[in-house]
Amino acid sequence: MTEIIDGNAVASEIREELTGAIETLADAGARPGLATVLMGDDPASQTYVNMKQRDCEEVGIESVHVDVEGDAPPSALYETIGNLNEDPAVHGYIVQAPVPDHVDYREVIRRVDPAKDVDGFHPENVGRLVAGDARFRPCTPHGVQKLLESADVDIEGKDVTIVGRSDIVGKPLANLLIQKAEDGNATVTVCHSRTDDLGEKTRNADIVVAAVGVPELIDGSMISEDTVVIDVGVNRVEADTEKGYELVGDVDFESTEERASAITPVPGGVGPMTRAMLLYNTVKAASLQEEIDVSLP
Ligand SMILES: Nc1nc(=O)c2c([nH]1)NC[C@@H]1CN(c3ccc(C(=O)N[C@@H](CCC(=O)O)C(=O)O)cc3)C=[N+]21
Repeated sequence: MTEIIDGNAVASEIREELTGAIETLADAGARPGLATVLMGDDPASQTYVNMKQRDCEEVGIESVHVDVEGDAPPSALYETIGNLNEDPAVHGYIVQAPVPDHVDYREVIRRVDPAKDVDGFHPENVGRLVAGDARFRPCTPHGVQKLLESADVDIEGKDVTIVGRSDIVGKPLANLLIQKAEDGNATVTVCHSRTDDLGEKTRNADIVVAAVGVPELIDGSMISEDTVVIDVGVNRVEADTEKGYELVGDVDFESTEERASAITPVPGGVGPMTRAMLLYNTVKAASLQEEIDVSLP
């Protein structure tokens, strides 16, 4: 029987485990605060912001949202960033990607105080992660690690094929999984659009992580029996539904499910974990800034 890994359930457990740490901080007068910044009106980002607001309410994190007009100059966004860096009630914040074309996202990230960079995208935090001394693990890679752990998948010595080399998922996840650590010690292959024989790399893996943002790129013919498949893709494809779209992963679930030993669904797999690990990083940021020790899940 193929195990369907329930990301909603694992995320909910993590949120529950975080509430203790949040109360400890709040009792000391330091309730954790998370801000989100959205420049423009990317609809996927808008949904994500709304869901995060609800997550924060559930666990007792103070949440703030700042909208910046899509046609404003970059300086308008920089001003918001400067204000958040100075605001002691905001322990962490994220600037939603993508930003409009006339804004350079790299420059945006460089301006975020690394101590408040709960996405883990600032060069200082990227460097620390690669050096094996992560402060904030990027939320999606961290969520993938927690999902593997929850399904009792020991990755030590295993062949993991990651499909996708993004700065947000593929690259940091590869770095985490090869680290000399209890949740590392894997042998990792990173594939991308120029990989010669993708199917060969995925068929040779014990664990496949699909993170390319191409709907249903990976199908059952590319997966060997008893492989663990983690689907990071959350693609909106046009469909005859109330919303006009449906969510589809990077994995063709039907053909893959038959062969995999365990698989994450979309929705309800990695997506909720990304949000849970953002809360985790916010609590960690508050704990570091307020110099109050808490235990984290
Ligand atoms: N600076 C920045 N950091 C991000 O982490 C970031 C970003 N920008 N821009 C947008 C993407 C997208 N993203 C998602 C996170 C969770 C779900 C999620 O929870 N999805 C649910 C359902 C979603 C639904 O129902 O629409 C699921 O998969 O079950 C989706 C998408 C984070 N992103």
